[in-house]
Amino acid sequence: MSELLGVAVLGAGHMGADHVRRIGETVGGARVVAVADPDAARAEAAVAGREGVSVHREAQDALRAPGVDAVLVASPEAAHEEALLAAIARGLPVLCEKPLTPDSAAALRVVEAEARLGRRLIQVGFMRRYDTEYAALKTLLDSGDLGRPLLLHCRHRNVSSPPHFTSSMLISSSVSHEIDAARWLLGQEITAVTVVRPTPSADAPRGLLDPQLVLFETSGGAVVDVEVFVNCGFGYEVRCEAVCERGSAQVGDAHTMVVRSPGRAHEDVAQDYLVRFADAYDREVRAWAAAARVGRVTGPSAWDGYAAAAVAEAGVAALDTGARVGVEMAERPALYDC
Ligand SMILES: NC(=O)c1ccc[n+]([C@@H]2O[C@H](COP(=O)([O-])OP(=O)(O)OC[C@H]3O[C@@H](n4cnc5c(N)ncnc54)[C@H](O)[C@@H]3O)[C@@H](O)[C@H]2O)c1
Ligand SMILES: O[C@H]1[C@H](O)[C@@H](O)[C@H](O)[C@@H](O)[C@H]1O
Repeated sequence: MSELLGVAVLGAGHMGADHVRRIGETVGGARVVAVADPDAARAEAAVAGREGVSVHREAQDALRAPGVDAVLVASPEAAHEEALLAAIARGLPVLCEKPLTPDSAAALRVVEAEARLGRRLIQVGFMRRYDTEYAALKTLLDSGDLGRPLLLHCRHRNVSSPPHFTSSMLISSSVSHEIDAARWLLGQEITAVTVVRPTPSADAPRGLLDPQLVLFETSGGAVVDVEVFVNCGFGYEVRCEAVCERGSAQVGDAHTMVVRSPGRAHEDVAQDYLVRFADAYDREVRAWAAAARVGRVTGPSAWDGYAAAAVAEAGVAALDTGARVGVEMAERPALYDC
């Protein structure tokens, strides 16, 4: 490895292009050396003005490019498994955007490949763990000062959903963040899921069940409710309130400047994740690159990605049937013991 970690970025869409910029401008110790996207114009646009980056249509070609020490997967979730297995075969550390894979069977194949290798290479892009507000909540809950967490009330609102979004993706893509955050904040597994479906918003694309209310039960007896509303029209809002035995704590407001003028008070509301979680993505990629340089993985693991996929799958079954669905998970390989 040269002085800088050479990163291949797979996928140069919203997230990939932003990560290329981030690695070039705000993450020390790393540089982008290759970008792959079947849409060559997107890849070229993402690397415009950056020296020494090779551009490829095929992800596999980018992985083989000179100077590649690590991989950042930002392609659509259906392409993740192939990229992850190829990276594992080459022994390359990976930061993979969430969700790890679209379904739990694929996620398990990735976990098993990593377990066979015998060392962890994969970090999943659950960036909430790097958000200062979420990190503070984790520290508070771990301290025990408020007693045992009883409930998490979560809200996850997007201004609008991408054209390819389906009703099940509200759970498998959007709520995957709350699944990981709840497991991490509580240190418990999610054991059952129920989904309540209000009459869809007239402003949601035809046929999309939006919003949804997703309820999780956990191994420690806590209950987590998630309002997910991906066509709310007014802002990108992500909140979490923990209600404990001796107090409560709420995060996620990420307040900007609050302006008071005669008769009113107002503040700007972030319109998308790239604004709301900008600092969290920076910290996430910086921490991943620093760990990758010394052969470590410190963030959410492939097992966390698998667990999120298993819970999401139960959630989609609950959405389809209206029933309470138990979460089934494979046995965790020893590689993922803390
Ligand atoms: N962490 C977050 O908050 C967050 C936010 C948005 C998206 N995401 C995740 O990031 C990933 C990408 O989402 P996006 O919004 O950037 O999508 P996007 O559609 O904007 O971009 C995806 C890009 O990947 C390219 N692509 C398709 N197949 C490919 C392949 N096999 N190899 C390489 N590139 C390929 C597409 O041409 C496109 O340019 C998804 O997994 C998504 O869930 C995460
Ligand atoms: O892929 C995106 C991303 O994960 C965002 O963080 C989330 O708010 C969206 O709902 C989802 O579609």
